[in-house]
Amino acid sequence: MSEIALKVSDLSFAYGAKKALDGVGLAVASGECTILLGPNGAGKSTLFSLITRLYDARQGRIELCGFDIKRQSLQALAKLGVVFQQTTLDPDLSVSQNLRYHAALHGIGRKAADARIREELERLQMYERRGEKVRQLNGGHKRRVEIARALLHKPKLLLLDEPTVGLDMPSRRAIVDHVHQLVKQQNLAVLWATHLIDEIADDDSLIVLHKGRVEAGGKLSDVLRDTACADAGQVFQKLTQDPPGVAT
Ligand SMILES: Nc1ncnc2c1ncn2[C@@H]1O[C@H](COP(=O)(O)OP(=O)(O)OP(=O)(O)O)[C@@H](O)[C@H]1O
Repeated sequence: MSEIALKVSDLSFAYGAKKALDGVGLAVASGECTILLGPNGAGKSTLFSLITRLYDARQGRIELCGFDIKRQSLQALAKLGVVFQQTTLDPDLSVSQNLRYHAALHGIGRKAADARIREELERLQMYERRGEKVRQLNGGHKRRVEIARALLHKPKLLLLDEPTVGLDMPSRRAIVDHVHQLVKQQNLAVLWATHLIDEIADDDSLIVLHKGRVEAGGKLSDVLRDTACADAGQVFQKLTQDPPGVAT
């Protein structure tokens, strides 16, 4: 049985009177890419903000590799790598400087950090670009650096919040392929928020979030069977009644 990297139970959250998440329960296993599919306003970013502890939920529980994020925050957050929707790299620093800064925040010494930086950048074909200022990189290359940064401290769970938004098709494909390779090679657990159905691979797991509720969850093949749908686009349409997102 695969290890559960993220377990969310009965999680609810509201912005004032506006309910954003309503009794959400889900699990993300190691060695699996779990796609969190939901239309605008479904609650994807709110869920990520709670997992990363940007906000605190009054109701519900979040565990990372068995550590409760409220009571065992340090151990839990050490297991987590995050790529936010908006870039958080410093454009005036080089690729290496950005990554070293992040490694230092995680208490990784300079020598070990440089070895990890090399390993992750080489995996993404970005090592040759390490001396360049981030502002000189295109959107796809910035995203690669952010993924490398999120992996420096060897997390067990990688959260990706719509990481391909605004990228051209080849850059999107490269990121989708790279993340799927990481899942297989590193036994990483990935939770990938998107509204683009063509980012889902056949052996991914799927969670459909709509209006703050989980409408379906499980291996894609099981969700297709349970919903009597032919593909993820149909599932999305059936469960959210909105037209599915299409690649641009
Ligand atoms: N800061 C806020 N204050 C009030 N309401 C908010 C706030 N942030 C989000 N919401 C509301 O909470 C609900 C969930 O929003 P959220 O941003 O989590 O959805 P999302 O699935 O990430 O959407 P998108 O794909 O557009 O980013 C929406 O109804 C949204 O309008």
